[in-house]
Parts: sequence; structure tokens; C-alpha cells
Amino acid sequence: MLLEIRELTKTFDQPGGGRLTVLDVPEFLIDDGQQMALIGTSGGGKTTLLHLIAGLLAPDNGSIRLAGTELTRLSEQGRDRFRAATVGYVFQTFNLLPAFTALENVRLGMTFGPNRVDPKRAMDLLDKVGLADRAGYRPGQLSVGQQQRVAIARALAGRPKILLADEPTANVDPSSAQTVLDLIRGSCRDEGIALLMVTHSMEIAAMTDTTVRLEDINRALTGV
Ligand SMILES: Nc1ncnc2c1ncn2[C@@H]1O[C@H](COP(=O)(O)OP(=O)(O)OP(=O)(O)O)[C@@H](O)[C@H]1O
Repeated sequence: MLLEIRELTKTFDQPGGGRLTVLDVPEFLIDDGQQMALIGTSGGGKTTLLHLIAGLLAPDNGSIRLAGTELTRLSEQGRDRFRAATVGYVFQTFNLLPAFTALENVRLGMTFGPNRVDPKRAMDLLDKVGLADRAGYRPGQLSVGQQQRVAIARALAGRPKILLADEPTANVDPSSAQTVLDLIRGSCRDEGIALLMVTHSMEIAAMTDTTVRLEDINRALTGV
């Protein structure tokens, strides 16, 4: 099993006082190489779950075991190192660095991991996402769909074990959404990378191996 989450809870301080329990997840599992879509109502905690798996947030309680490492035993720095080595993340807003070119952004996806920076792989990935001719462009000089493809190439650059993608098809038209999805699924399959993808589209969810509704794994939403 690549990812094993058990008895996970996450609460947040609320601006008006008190704490909100966003996640209360008894069990959530992902196999090596499995492709899973995560759907659920807005504000239900999908992004929070992705952040916990990436080690960007720490849970209140419970266990997150990813690729044999218990994340809750790591320091924040340890989680940063672990993330660089193990997790690729396509953010809802891409988070590309505006001062760097497309190629430099993809290379940055390798800089912090254990694998040495491999300029050829960076260029190959840009080629794979159809942007070899835009390697020298900065994000501001690219369309939204092109920026999204650079973000996908960057997330794959460090040869992660799992790709976390937060609504990667939300900002493009339906035919580009299909291209983006094919790209993500094909790359993950070719490289043996597991995929956890948040989406609001049932059509897109139907194209993955498994679809999980957050309501079905999160007791905080059902109150049971
Ligand atoms: N840092 C924070 N402080 C306080 N509350 C937060 C924080 N981050 C998230 N929340 C709350 O946690 C809940 C879940 O947020 P999250 O972004 O995980 O939802 P989501 O399922 O990804 O939503 P969407 O589909 O709209 O992107 C929301 O009610 C939100 O207000």
C-alpha cells in the first residue's frame, strides 16, 4: 500500500472563535500506481486532505503513512524534504514562479529532491506537455492552459511516487481538459506514479480507476 491514512483528524481555528473539525477520516488507502478521483461538496476538506498528504499541514491526530514513512513523526523540515522526494503537487493556482521561464520552473521541480537536476528530463517533460517551443517563456507570457501544463511538468520532474492534483482541469475548456487529463493519466501510468485528483466533474472522475466521495470517508461531514 502506497498511502495509508488511519483515524486522521484536522481542525482549524475559526475566525469567530472555536474550532471547526474539517476532517475525521477513519481510513483512506491508495495503492502503488492507483489512479483515484476525489469528489465532494465545496468546502468539504478536499484541499486540506491533499495538503496533509503532501505534508504541507500536520494533522491534529492520526496516522499518515506514505511510501513507508510515517509523516506525523517528521519535523516540518523533514516533511519538506520528504515531499520533495516523494510528492508531486499540481496546485489549483499553479504556483509557478513568475520571474523564471517555463524550463526553469520545471527544473525547480527537481532542485529540492534527491534526484540530481536533469536538464534533459526537464526539456523532455516540456516536450511531452506540448510546450517545447515555449521553454523560454515566463508564466505571464503563457496562456492559463499552458501554465497548467508547465505546472504538471514541474510536478512530475522530481519522479514522485504520488501526484496530487487539485482540480487540474478547472481552468480550461472541455477539450483542453481532456488533453490535460490524458497527459496526467498517461504520465502517471508510464512512470508508475499514483494519482489523487480532486475534481468537480463526474465525467473526469469516471476516467480514473476509482472515485471516492469525501462524504463517504469523512465523518466530519456526516456526523456519524
Ligand atoms: N487555514 C485555515 N483556517 C481556518 N479554516 C480553514 C483553513 N483552511 C481551510 N479551512 C476551512 O476548512 C474547510 C475545508 O476547506 P478546503 O479548502 O479543504 O475545502 P475543499 O473541499 O477543497 O473546497 P473546494 O472544493 O471549494 O476547493 C472550509 O470550511 C474552510 O473554510
